[in-house]
Amino acid sequence: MAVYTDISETDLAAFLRDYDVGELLSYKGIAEGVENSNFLLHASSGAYILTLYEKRVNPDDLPFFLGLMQHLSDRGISCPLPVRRKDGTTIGQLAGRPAALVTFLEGMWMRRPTVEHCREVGAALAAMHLAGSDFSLRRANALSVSGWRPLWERAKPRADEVAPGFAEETEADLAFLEANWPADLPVGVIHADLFPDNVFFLGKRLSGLIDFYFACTDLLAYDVAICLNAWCFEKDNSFNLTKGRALLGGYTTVRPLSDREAGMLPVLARGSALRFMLTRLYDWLNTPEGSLVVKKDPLEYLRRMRFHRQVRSPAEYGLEPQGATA
Ligand SMILES: Nc1ncnc2c1ncn2[C@@H]1O[C@H](COP(=O)(O)OP(=O)(O)O)[C@@H](O)[C@H]1O
Ligand SMILES: N[C@@H](CCOP(=O)(O)O)C(=O)O
Repeated sequence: MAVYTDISETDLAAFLRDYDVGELLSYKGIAEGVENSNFLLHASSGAYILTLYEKRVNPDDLPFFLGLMQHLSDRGISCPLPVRRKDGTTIGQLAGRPAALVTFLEGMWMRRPTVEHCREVGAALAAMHLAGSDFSLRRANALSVSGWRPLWERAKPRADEVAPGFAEETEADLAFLEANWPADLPVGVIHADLFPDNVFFLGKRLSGLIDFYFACTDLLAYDVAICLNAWCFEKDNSFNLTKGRALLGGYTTVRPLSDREAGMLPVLARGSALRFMLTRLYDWLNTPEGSLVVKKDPLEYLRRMRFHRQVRSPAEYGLEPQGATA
């Protein structure tokens, strides 16, 4: 689920009076998602998504997230567009939470992405990176290498409850990543959570990207590594080289990777697997029994980490020679 905060029709109608969206026709909570409360809302002017930002979102970050969606949309990236209030701002208050209205994006996410979907998402990620290059706001990535150890220290004492040897294995990966994380790769705006549930398709064609609430300023190639993890592994945890080739092919057609970025892919992919393993592990151990959130399995990402540990070259992810420069 993701409706943590309930709203009354009266409060919603009052909230909407600050917008030029017409009359409220209907609204209902959306079960998907894990971070914020989302509602699908129909007004006489069209369909919208209303988001109430919950406690993991820092209100100070909202101008970055909403400004980024506006910026990307202005540059032709299909993503939700924040709706301006009558006073020109995009952030309001509803039920005691910061809240925003964004445009509704048509399409649905792919439960079983194909090779073609992987190619499309690679190209869309690269287009987003290029479109973000002149975005003026910055946001540090709290979930990059320096943020992993504090998260790990909180989960480590109970990690072996999930699988024997989990703590020792993760400790070794974390130490390796802290010692080998690159600092010299191209930086820009990254989505940082471009999983299949955040990419919509209409038929075979990608119709848009959503959920920019982990977006930040970080290594562009790290975003590619996140997508390799999220899109190119099968249910049995095997890496699908054909999907990897398609995703990387789609990406590099739009934005070639430098030799250095390509060479660091195994480290970046291992780090990205650790990052999602850590947040999943933390949630696994701390989400109260009986809550309506679908917990995600940290072991899936432990298995990906094991895979990346033995990768020696970007060709093992399907990267074709690109004639790249350093
Ligand atoms: N702009 C949008 N257009 C259409 N559906 C959306 C839009 N934004 C969110 N949704 C729907 O809401 C769900 C949860 O949104 P998401 O941003 O992923 O939430 P969370 O940040 O809580 O994970 C999505 O899976 C999708 O069904
Ligand atoms: N993609 C993350 C969890 C964040 O979920 P989202 O619904 O906000 O995309 C994971 O799979 O661990």
